[in-house]
Amino acid sequence: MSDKPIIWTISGSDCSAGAGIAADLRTGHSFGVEVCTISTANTTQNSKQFYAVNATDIAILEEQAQALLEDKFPRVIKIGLIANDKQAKWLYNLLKDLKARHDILVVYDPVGQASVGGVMSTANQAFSTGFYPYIDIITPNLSEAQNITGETDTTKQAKAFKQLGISTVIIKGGHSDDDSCTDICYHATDNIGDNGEHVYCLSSDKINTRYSHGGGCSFASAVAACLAQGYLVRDAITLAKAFINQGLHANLGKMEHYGAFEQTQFPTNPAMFPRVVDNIQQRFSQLPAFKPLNLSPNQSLGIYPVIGSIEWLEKLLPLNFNIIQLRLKDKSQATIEAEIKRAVELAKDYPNTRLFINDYWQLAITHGAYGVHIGQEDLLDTDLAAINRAGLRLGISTHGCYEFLLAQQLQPSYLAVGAIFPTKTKDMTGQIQGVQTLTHLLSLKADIPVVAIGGISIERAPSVWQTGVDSIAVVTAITEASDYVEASKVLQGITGVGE
Ligand SMILES: Cc1ncc(COP(=O)(O)OP(=O)(O)O)c(N)n1
Ligand SMILES: Cc1nc(C(=O)O)sc1CCOP(=O)(O)O
Repeated sequence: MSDKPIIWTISGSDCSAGAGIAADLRTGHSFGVEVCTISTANTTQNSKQFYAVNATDIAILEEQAQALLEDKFPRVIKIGLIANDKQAKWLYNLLKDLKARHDILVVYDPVGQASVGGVMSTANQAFSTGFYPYIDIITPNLSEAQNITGETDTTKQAKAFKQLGISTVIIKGGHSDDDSCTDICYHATDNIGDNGEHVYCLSSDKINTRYSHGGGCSFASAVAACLAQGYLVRDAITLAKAFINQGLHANLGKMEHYGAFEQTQFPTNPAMFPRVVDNIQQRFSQLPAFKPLNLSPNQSLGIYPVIGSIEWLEKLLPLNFNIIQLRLKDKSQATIEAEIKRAVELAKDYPNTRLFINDYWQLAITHGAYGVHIGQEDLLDTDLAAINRAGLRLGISTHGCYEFLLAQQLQPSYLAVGAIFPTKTKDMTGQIQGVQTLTHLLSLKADIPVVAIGGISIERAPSVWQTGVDSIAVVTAITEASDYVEASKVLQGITGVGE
């Protein structure tokens, strides 16, 4: 049996194979998941016209579901066409039962009308909403959101969906007349990975092509596949958007014919990824780039010790590191200020070691540190303009492609990616990237050094360094080593920097 994650698609079959189950299968395979199908209808359509929906009997839907439950249990269910009220009721019962007993995510792409015209579902909207409380993510376009909620304003539409119990609402802007295509994302709760309310837009230039039949189904199944692969919701949505851009771009300029959306491979081309617009990006979008790390050509940062006291700083400064971070936790304000001041003084004797201060950006400015390191959750409370004006370098933590793209737009001096492995230094539950995602993020990087952090031991460091990352940040690999000097030398030997 395959060890790939399984998703189900409960959707209609399109005989022209552009949309519905055919699109879901191709998309799922592009993202490395197994896709099982429960076919709600045999639809008759082509690129010019929609002819007929032949809805599947409830008994057959139930047979398919029971067969799959026996040995193809899903991590995520993607729902598309629900052809009538009977099917909506059957779906309500299925989801109610499954969600009561299992941790399954449900993504729903409402399908009411065919793009070529023609009603696909006779399900009464008020009745269909019965199964909405079991949906985690809904992906309507603007007009679908309007038809379902009766609201024209996207914030009100999102609120209406949230009131029905859906935690994440993505209103797709692909059908708008603008030059850009902006999807608005509302994360309403923290039950699927993100913390609290988070509203953001993913925006891309419009791609000129009519090969988009099945694009909506493909977006939702890409989100489902990414969730099944363990990505956070915001990363799943970002990857799905890049996948759609990539597929549209494959048929750029083809305007004569309404063609099938082309499912290509897992997206790695940075040009296909959207711009992230949220309140952090809006607040700081006008800032000039932060100063670079003044490395000479071909010089790498190498090992980056992150340490929690002046004592550790005194021990490590003589060991020839290009960069060190003072990360003070659980200390009084007076101690913190005294230690930052002292750290900056000590570092003056080691001009090749760049001293970064974690979190305390005002004190870093006041005492003239080389740079500051800021976590994503602290970005909104940090005056990045003040850091920029003061000429301090800036490092930003990122966890996944959404945060990576967002932070990269701020043009910091370096980006950190974590946690690469589970770590006992900090709770990073749900945010473990692995070497594969690190490699993927490196393919999206602009000309900004990338630091890997989290659970990197001497044994794991070679596989991380082989990704081509510019630096490896470590806490316990040095501070808990039986011989920190020896551990530092071994780590430096792995990177070939500072030996
Ligand atoms: C190089 C590097 N990367 C990530 C972090 C984590 O910073 P942050 O998100 O601010 O979390 P805390 O360090 O405050 O726990 C870091 N310090 N250094
Ligand atoms: C401080 C920190 N930040 C992380 C992030 O992913 O942002 S992981 C991490 C802990 C790093 O410690 P160790 O090397 O002992 O695993």
